[in-house]
Amino acid sequence: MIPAPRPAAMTMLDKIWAQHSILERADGQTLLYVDTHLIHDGYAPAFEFLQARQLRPRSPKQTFGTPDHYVPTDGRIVERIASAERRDMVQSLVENSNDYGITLFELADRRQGIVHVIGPEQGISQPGMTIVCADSHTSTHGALGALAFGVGMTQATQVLATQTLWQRKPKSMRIFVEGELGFGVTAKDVILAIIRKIGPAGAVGHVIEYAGSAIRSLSMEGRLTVCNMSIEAGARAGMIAPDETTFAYVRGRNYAPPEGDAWDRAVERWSKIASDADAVFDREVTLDAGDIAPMVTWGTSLEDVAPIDGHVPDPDGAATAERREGMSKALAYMGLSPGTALSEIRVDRVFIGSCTNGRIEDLRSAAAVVKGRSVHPGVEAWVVPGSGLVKEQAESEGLDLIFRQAGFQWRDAGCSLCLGTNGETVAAGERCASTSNRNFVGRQGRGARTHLMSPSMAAAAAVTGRLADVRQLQLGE
Ligand SMILES: CC(C)[C@H](C(=O)O)[C@@H](O)C(=O)O
Ligand code: SF4
Repeated sequence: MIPAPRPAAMTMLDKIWAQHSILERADGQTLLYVDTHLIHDGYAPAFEFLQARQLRPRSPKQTFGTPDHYVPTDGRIVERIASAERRDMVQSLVENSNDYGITLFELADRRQGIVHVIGPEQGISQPGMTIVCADSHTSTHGALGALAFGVGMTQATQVLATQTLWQRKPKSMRIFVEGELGFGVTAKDVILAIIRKIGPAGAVGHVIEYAGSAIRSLSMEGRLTVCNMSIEAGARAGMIAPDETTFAYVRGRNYAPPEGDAWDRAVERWSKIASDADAVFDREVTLDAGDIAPMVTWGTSLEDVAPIDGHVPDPDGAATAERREGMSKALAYMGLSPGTALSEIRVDRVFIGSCTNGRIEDLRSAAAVVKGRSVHPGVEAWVVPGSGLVKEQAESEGLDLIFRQAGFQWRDAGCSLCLGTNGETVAAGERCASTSNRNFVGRQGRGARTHLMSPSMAAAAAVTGRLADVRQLQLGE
């Protein structure tokens, strides 16, 4: 007898893609079904476009909104937003959500927060889903084992109107991080080390699946940090196979399947979406976890990243003329000279927050460093929790007191200094130790100088007034 042909091994991307593919066009584009559409206060143009065509959102029940980019972090009242444009952006989200029956976590709601923090927090983002949002850091939600990616505002409008999206299937790339992370090394350092290895365009056209023992041993929140920055490696999305850590995280959340049959069936389904053991990826890369040190960026691209015990590099040592020029420009903007020890760079500001590192574990790890210490004189340090619930949780643990007593500002949830579109910025020439995900020219304000790092490293910068190796503080040196 001829044995039945074995079905071809599939990656997690293949499986989620196949489950959501409605039809394929001759040019290779697939019409994908979108399970969940997350929206934020930048959606005014999408709603205007819909209205101009007399269309309505197709599936308001699968659409969830929260204002984050334009909200102040020192007050929760929309009417009091000083700038008319920002107020209008937030109002547009409120009015359109109300008109169409879209679930909205509005500014005064304790569940409000950065869209990529509240999706997982509410249990809205689940394994096996397709999740989109007109925001590049939608890759965050892939940490739950979802296919989650950012789209442009025109595509987001199509999703609002049809709950579907035309997409070309990306290539697959698997990144293994194997072994144990060293003392003081966090998920943020893992993703910075990955980008250092593959480059900021290293994953263009690919969906990254993170795998290996070091990834498996990360908490859900650490995984969210890693997947969040997939886009900074150029990837279309990042994902991690769902496992017990994932299920334990999702279980019991507001929008998670309810306990009992529904939950059991969901876990059974979710358990099948991991890549098959013999699945073939277009590319594979491996990192040794033990080689990763706490990282900081010194320039204006994610390429410009180094271990904290390193030095500002010399552009003369660059491999290409183009890189030399890029490095020289970055150093001029950052006000740094080659050869300076990274740990000698003084900072003016510290920002702990963002969709990369604004969750409770991030605040805990920063507070553990800050405890019993004070913000260095002359440094202005902020904590901006990723959501109202993160803020509440931190307060119930007394973390707010640790931060405040040390001299930090303890603020409300929003994107804030990550990007500054809410009017909160770093002044020109000022240097900021930041837990966010982009160090681009002008990212935190015109002329602002950003150094990216983990929450515990940012805490170390706050109390020492310079970029500092957090391991020395943790060891009590
Ligand atoms: C404003 C938004 C579209 C943007 C993004 O796409 O990522 C922002 O969130 C960012 O981080 O730069
Ligand atoms: S926190 Fe920063 S990266 Fe995240 S969505 Fe807001 S602006 Fe974008």
